[in-house]
Amino acid sequence: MASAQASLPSNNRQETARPLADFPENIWADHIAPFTLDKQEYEKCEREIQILKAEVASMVLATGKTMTERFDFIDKIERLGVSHHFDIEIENQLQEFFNVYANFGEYSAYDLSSAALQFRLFRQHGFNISCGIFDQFIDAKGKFKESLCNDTRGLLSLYEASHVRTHGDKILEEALAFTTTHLTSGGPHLDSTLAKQVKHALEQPLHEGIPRYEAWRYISIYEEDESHNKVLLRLAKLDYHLLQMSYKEELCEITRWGKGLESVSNFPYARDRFVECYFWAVGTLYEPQHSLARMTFAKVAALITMIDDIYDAYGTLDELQILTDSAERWDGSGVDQLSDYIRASYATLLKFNKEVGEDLAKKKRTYAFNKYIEDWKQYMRTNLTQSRWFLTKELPSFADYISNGAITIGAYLIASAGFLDMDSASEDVINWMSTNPKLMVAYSTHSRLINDYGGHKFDKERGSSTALECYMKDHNISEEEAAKKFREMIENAWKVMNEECLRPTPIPRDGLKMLLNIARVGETVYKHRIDGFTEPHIIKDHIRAMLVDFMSI
Ligand SMILES: CC(C)=CCC/C(C)=C/COP(=O)(O)OP(=O)(O)O
Repeated sequence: MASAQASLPSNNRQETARPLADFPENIWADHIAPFTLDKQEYEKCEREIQILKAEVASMVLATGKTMTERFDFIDKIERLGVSHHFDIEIENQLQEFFNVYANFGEYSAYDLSSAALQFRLFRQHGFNISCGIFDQFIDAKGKFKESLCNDTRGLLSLYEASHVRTHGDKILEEALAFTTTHLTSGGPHLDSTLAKQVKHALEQPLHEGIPRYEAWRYISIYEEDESHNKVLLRLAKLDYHLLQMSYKEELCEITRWGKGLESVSNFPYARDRFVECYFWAVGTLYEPQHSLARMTFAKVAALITMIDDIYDAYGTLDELQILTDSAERWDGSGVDQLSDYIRASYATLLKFNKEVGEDLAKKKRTYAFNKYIEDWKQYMRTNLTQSRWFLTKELPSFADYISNGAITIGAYLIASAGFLDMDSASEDVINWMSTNPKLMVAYSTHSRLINDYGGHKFDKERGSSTALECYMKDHNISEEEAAKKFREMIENAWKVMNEECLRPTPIPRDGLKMLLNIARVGETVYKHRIDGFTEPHIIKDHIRAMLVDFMSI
């Protein structure tokens, strides 16, 4: 971006001082090889998957297994990333098991590892099992029994379960602290596979990780386990490989589309992050049936980036006002005085959305499109407020910043975009979103907090006010203390999200999963206190594993 000033369009050269940012380059430019899907190979792979799938389905349903064995098998299926093939079987089994719990409430037969696994799986599927399942592991003082310290598998399972906690699950706060302490100190004495699992879990709890990436990791862990089920492992590897073929094809389509956008190909002001946007889309909607929704998600994320960078790193206040006013009318009028770049970007946005609108009208989903356009307007309106703070060097209160910032982060907008092409996103789902329910508030607040947790350094270096600074000023505390507080607020948002996903829920699980997955990608991108979207080497390995390097089969 060093040459940005020199390449300003003629009507802006010299006379306009712009808040340009020195964004790092696209790191994937020369590394995404053209990919043409080999239909024969794809179909061969698909045929074998069909056979393996039938075998695994019969294993899921096989009689004569204990409850513990059944939960264990469901967990393997989910961790290996093939649960989308067995949604109905898993739902039926969990429902059946939950009825047993609800009627008999008998937990005492399980060890810690099984009890915690059952708790986590139930909660992740929305069944509100009580924390009473852990009573048998608590001593008279209300603490986890010290005798559990040597049960590493149990501790690991309890640690993973503690991440599905809600605000009411006090014992799981205790569980998180207890397991973190003992897993951290016990690590060096473990056998290598278990040690690897513990180390990874401490860095990335399963519930908050990106499902596709976690599946990639778990496939190699499972392969190392001598007792692995060969059919299940083969299915997991083949399925991962097959989905990668589709992703590679889609990624080529996204980069081709990006190169064709006039605003992008002619003006280098915004971050070139088409690969990262597609990665976010796969992290959110990996399943084959969501291909269309995934592509729309990726394209809208790229457009959000383009518009975000106009507000944050290009426009003057006068220009942004004109742009925002025009967006309120959504007709492209009144923008003649804007720079070539803003006009070209805005035209790109309008053209893209016009096509989306026409397509959705044919599908009789205009209700979803209307909400999406309203979210674009709100997105641009709130970005103007944020830019005004930045350009006038005003530091708002944290409360003002966060209520505006939960919208400027694009969480509402990207959720609306994800729902455009998702069949289960009925009019009721869109209406539910419009009431700004607790789940949407927690999800968007999470997005803003984690983004600022990661982006603080980059933003501060370019003189932008940051959420951490707002918080530090309000509470008169240090950056480290504020960062700690942010992490706490992020965990609180997770607890609300977990609670709001418990049955009965107002929208189908597909939609809930999408929102949680967006949050999961956000964790990976920002949790190292670096903005991994702006500085994408942070998420390079994730992108390689999911999109670039084929799973060997
Ligand atoms: C999934 C989504 C919404 C992807 C869009 C791209 C993205 C991460 C924008 C945030 O940029 P930023 O960190 O510059 O945001 P802000 O300027 O609002 O802090």
